[in-house]
Amino acid sequence: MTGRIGYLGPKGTFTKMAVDALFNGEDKQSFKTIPECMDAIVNNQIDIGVVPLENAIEGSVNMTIDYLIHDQALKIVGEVVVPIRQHLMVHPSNVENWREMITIYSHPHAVAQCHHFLQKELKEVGIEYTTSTGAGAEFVSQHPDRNIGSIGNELAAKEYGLNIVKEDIHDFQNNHTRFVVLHRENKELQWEKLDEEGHKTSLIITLPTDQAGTLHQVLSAFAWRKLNLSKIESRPMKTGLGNYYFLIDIQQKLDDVLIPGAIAELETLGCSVELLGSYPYFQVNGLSVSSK
Ligand SMILES: O=C(O)C(=O)C[C@]1(C(=O)O)C=C[C@@H](O)C=C1
Repeated sequence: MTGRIGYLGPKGTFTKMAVDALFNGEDKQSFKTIPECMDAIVNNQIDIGVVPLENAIEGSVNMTIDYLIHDQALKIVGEVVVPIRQHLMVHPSNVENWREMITIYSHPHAVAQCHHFLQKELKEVGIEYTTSTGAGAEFVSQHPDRNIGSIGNELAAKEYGLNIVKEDIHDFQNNHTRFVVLHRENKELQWEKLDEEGHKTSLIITLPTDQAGTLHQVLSAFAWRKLNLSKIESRPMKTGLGNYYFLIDIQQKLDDVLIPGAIAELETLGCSVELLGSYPYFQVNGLSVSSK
C-alpha cells in the first residue's frame, strides 16, 4: 500500500498523467499549486506528492526546486519521465472560428514550449497564465461564450469536453518532463505499474564562500570515484548576488562506500551537503488517455 497520493491538479494536467502512469487506484487528491501539494505532505494530509521538476524544452521548474531547498524538507523517493505533447483546444462552440481566438489560458511552461507555433499561427492572441494546463482547460470549458483556447494534453480535452483544433504544437518534438515523487522520509515504495530504468541519488551542496576552485574540487570528488553525474544546476540561495546552491544528480543508488566517501570529502572542503533522495526512475513511453 503506497498511501494517500496528491498531485498538481486539477484533473487533466500532465502531472495527473504522471501519477496515473505510476500508481493504480482512483483515490488521488489534486492540489491547485505545487507548494499546496508539498505542504500537504508535510502536514500529513497526504503521504506522497507528485510534482513537475524539469522540462526538456523549458528547463527546471524553479518553484519545485526552490520549495524543496528553502521551504519543505521533503525527500525524492521516485522519478518518472513523461513524453509531453501540447495541443491547442477550444470549447466545441468555437471549433469553426478558433483562428480568431482572443486569449489562450495555460501554464507558463506549456506556453513557452509552443512559442514558435503561437508566433506563426496566432500572433495577436493574448496569454493568461494559469496554475496548470488542466486549470486552463477547465476555465475554457466554463466560458463557452468567449472565443478562448487552452494549451494542454488530450486528457484535459477529454476531462473538460474540449475539441483539439491543432495537435502537437510544441516547438521541439523531443519534449519530455521529469516529475518527482515526494515523501516525508527517504522511503522505498512498492512500484506497481512500471519497471525501473535505474537509480539516482540527488544532493544539495552549498559551497564555502570565497574559496577559489571549490566547484572544481567538488566535481573531482565525484570524477575520480567514477560517479557519473546526470545533472548539475545552481539555484540562488536568496541571500545575495553570487550565492548559490548546487543540485547534483548522481546516476546510481546510494551505496556504502563511494557516495558517502564523496560526501565526506566535500564536507572536508567546507561544503555542506544534504541528501535529497536516492530513488528509482521510470520512463513512460506512450500515454493512454485514462482518466482514472
Ligand atoms: O500544467 C500541467 O499540466 C503540469 O503538470 C505542469 C507542467 C510544468 O510545470 O512544466 C508539467 C508539464 C508540462 O511541461 C507543462 C506544465
